[in-house]
Formats: sequence, structure tokens, C-alpha cells
Amino acid sequence: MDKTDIGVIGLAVMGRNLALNLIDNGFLVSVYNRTTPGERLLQDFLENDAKHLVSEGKLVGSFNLPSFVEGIKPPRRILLMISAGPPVDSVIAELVPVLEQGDIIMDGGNSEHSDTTRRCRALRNMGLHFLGIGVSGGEEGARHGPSIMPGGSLEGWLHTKNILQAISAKVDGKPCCSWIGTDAVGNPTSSEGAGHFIKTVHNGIGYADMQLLAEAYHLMKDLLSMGPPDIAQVFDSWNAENLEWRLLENTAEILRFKDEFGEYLIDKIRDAAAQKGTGKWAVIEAANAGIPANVIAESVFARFVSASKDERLAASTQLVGPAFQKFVGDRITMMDDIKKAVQASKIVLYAQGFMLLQEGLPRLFGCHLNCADLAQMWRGGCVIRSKFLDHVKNAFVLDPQLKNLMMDEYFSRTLADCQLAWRRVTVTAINHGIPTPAFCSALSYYDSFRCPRLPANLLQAQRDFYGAHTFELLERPGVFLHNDWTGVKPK
Ligand SMILES: NC(=O)C1=CN([C@@H]2O[C@H](COP(=O)(O)OP(=O)(O)OC[C@H]3O[C@@H](n4cnc5c(N)ncnc54)[C@H](OP(=O)(O)O)[C@@H]3O)[C@@H](O)[C@H]2O)C=CC1
Ligand SMILES: O=C(CO)[C@H](O)[C@H](O)COP(=O)(O)O
Repeated sequence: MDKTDIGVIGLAVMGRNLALNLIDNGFLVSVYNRTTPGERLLQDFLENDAKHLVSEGKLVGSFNLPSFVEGIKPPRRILLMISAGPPVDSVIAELVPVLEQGDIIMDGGNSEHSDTTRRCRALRNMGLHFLGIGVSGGEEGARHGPSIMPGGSLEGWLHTKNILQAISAKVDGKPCCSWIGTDAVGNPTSSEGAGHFIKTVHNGIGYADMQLLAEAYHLMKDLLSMGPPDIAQVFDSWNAENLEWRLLENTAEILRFKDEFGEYLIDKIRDAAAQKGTGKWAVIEAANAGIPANVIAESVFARFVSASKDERLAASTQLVGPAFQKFVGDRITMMDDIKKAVQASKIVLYAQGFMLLQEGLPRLFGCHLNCADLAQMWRGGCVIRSKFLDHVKNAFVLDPQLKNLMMDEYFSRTLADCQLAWRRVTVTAINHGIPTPAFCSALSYYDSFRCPRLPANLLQAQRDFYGAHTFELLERPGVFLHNDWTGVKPK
């Protein structure tokens, strides 16, 4: 058999589906998975899903790394789809001795950007190219076209671009995969961990997109006493307004799903959300950058709160809330208000996410981000895809330097249309004791951002009072003063 075009290491959900996607797109593929005692992913793949591809000569499975590498055309392109962290380092360490100068390793897992930068540098010193590529879209995306966010060695990208763009999702005929990292005039430049940084923020946005829908569901369930199929119908009706919001479609499907007893599965799922860590990393990045990504943070923290299920059960019998009140308002209006609360909060969320991205690329990787291109890349294939991203793209096409999406005319108009409904929803939720942390947090940010005079004058005075940290006067910005607040100067 001819040497293959690319090798994939790691045959769990993502790796095996990407391998099949590569073959659909005409590439010959080598695959490898370490063979651990309890795990027979490679054998299982070769004997089942990929059996016919092996006999057709489109796929080669190897049970050892040297023969896997030997079977790939040089310069070898190898895609890792394995658990992030130490496994990536250990597989790279095994690969290096059997690779040749100019070969390319791509890490498509959810790695931390600082690990990717470290690996890019170490491998560059060995004459190898390393790419850190964010892949989004889950199982379905991997199989039929994910969104791909590649960063790292620019030369490595030039050797892999045709493959990555071929297997990515397409929107309006354009691949949802383009290089992350440009110089000041927009030319592509090496960008080390930038692709994985983008994927981290993407996942943070994804956590919050999910949280917003979870809060909408909670209100319809507990405030309006609606059952899963009725809520699904409301979500369908929102989507019928041309939102093309994949997560909303998926959520309606989840709500309609019945188990083998003919009962709604959603009602039986334990309300304790797990997480693998990328949302938390996004919050850490925001804190490091000084960017107020509070909607992402609330969404991560909401998962933490949910996970303390036993404590919540105990607290539910001890901590008092408002007595149950039947909702007496107009139900149709409230459903519409909830939709607007989601819409407005989503604008705040993306404004914060893009601020974090725009700040992070120059500071962390010495390169820039084309925000319009990124919105296009997220438009197809990925977990957060929706028509909303067309508006994000338009905003950045109109003003590539836009600092806050809320200031774009379309978005500020939408916020103005939604803000009263958004307030009604949060007030009603608070009065009924139903938590809506992401809605409330987004609204607080909106009100803070549009507030000409925040109480930070008092914070500055307090800091100066206890720690002589100084403050500026409104009329003398840039001049830092210290006041003797008590009239008793310490000796
Ligand atoms: N699932 C999803 O929706 C998405 C996942 N990702 C990311 O893609 C990557 C792959 O994800 P997924 O397919 O879900 O699989 P997992 O995250 O469950 O990773 C399992 C794969 O990693 C391999 N692996 C684990 N430890 C080692 C090690 N020490 N040495 C060699 N191989 C190892 C496993 O091999 P073995 O079977 O031998 O243990 C298996 O092939 C992850 O980084 C994930 O975060 C990205 C986007 C979406
Ligand atoms: O990267 C992804 C989607 O693009 C994964 O689905 C992600 O790992 C899910 O995150 P978590 O387990 O933290 O909810």
C-alpha cells in the first residue's frame, strides 16, 4: 500500500471520527492507539467501523509507533487526539526518536496554551513543527466537519492547511478553519499556543451559552410550571426565528427525549454538572488579563454550586427563601421576556469573550486576531455555532478595532430592545427565589459598563485609608495622592 497522507494517534470519540472524516475527504490515513490492558480501541476500530476501509487500502492500523510513523509520507503529518496534559508529552517523547527533521505534530486535544507554547519551542529546536489546534464540534463535528482553530508553527500550517481545511465544516463554501495569529498588517505569523488559547475561550463561551439555556429552562420549569415537551416547543419556536443555534436545537431534542419507560430522561438526570477544566482555564485567563468575563465565570461557578448536591439538599431544609407563589403574570409575555434575557446576556457574553481574545493574543503570543475570521470559523461545525455569529462577524467587518461588541450599532440596539424584559426576568427570578446567575451577572456588567460614575471612588479611598495605596482626583488624573484620613499619621 502507498504511504499514507496523515497519521492519527488516539482512537476515542474524536480520533476515530476524524480518521473517518479524513478518509471521506480522500486522504489515506494511518492510525495508532496505545494498547493498554483494558482498552482495545485500535483493534475494535480496525475490526468494526474501519474494517472495510482497511481492506480498501484507505486506512492502516499499526500496533507500534515506529511502524505507524514509517507508513506515513514525509514530511509526516501526525494528529494527536488524546487526553490533554502529561499524555501529550509522553506521546511526543515516544515520537521524537522516530521522526525526521521537518515532520509535523498537531495536537488536536484540549491542551493548555502554555503547554502548547512550550512544546512548539522544544520541537522547533529539534527541527520539528508543532501545531496546537483547537477542534470543536464533538463527535458529530469530528465525523462530518468540525471547526478547527490552528496555531503554532506557520511552516507546519503550510504543510497541513489543505488537509485541515478539507475536513473542516464549510459555511458559504468557506472552511471553518483558518490560521490563528497575524502580524500587525494581517499577514499570518507563527503563533505558538494561540490556537489552544482560542479553544479555551471558545469552551468558556460554550459553558455560558449552555448556562443561559439552563437558566431559561429552570424558569420555565419552576416559575411557569412547564414540562419538558412544552419547554422544547418554546425553544423550537425561538429557533424558528432564524437563530440556527445548534445548542438550542440540541437542547430541545434533549427535552423531548423519553427513556425506555416512556418518561422524560431529563427529569431523571442528577443535577450535578461535571467539567474537564477548559471553562475554568478561561476564567483564569480572564483574571490574568484583567478582563471582566463574569458571565463565563458565573457559568463555571454555577457548575461548582450544582456539584455540591448533598450540601444543597441539606441547605434546602434550613435556608429560607420566598414562600412559593404561583406565577400570576402573563405567561406568553414572560416566555418572550426569557428569550430576550437570553439574547441580551448572550451579547454581553460574546462581548466579554472577544475582549479576552483580543487582549490575549498580543500579550501572550505577540500576534493579533482577525475577529471577523474567527466568528466565521465558529459559524459552522462547532459546539457554539449559531447565526448570532454572523452579527459578530459583521460588527468586526464594520470596525476591526471594535473593543466591545455591545458598542456595535446592531448589538446596542438589540440590548436596548431587550433590557426591560431582561430586568423583569431577573427581578421575577429573584422574587421567586430561582437562581439565574448568568442572566444577573450579564445584566450587572451591562449596567456597570454604561454607568458613568461607579462607586470605585470609595474603593480607592478605602484602599488609601488602610494601605496608603493612593488615589487620583477626577480633576487631576495621573497624579496619585495619599490622604491622612484619620489625622493620626503612623510613626
Ligand atoms: N469529546 C469531545 O467532545 C471533545 C474532545 N476534545 C479533546 O480531544 C481529545 C480527545 O478527546 P476524546 O476523543 O473525547 O478522548 P479522551 O479525552 O477520552 O481521550 C482518550 C484518548 O487518549 C488516549 N490516552 C490517554 N492517556 C494516554 C497516554 N498516557 N498515552 C497515550 N494515549 C493516551 C486514550 O488511549 P487509551 O484508550 O489507551 O487510554 C484515548 O485514545 C481530548 O484532549 C479532548 O479534551 C476536543 C473537542 C471535543
Ligand atoms: O471541547 C469540547 C467541545 O468543544 C468538549 O466537549 C469539552 O471537553 C467539554 O467540556 P466539559 O467536559 O468541561 O463540559
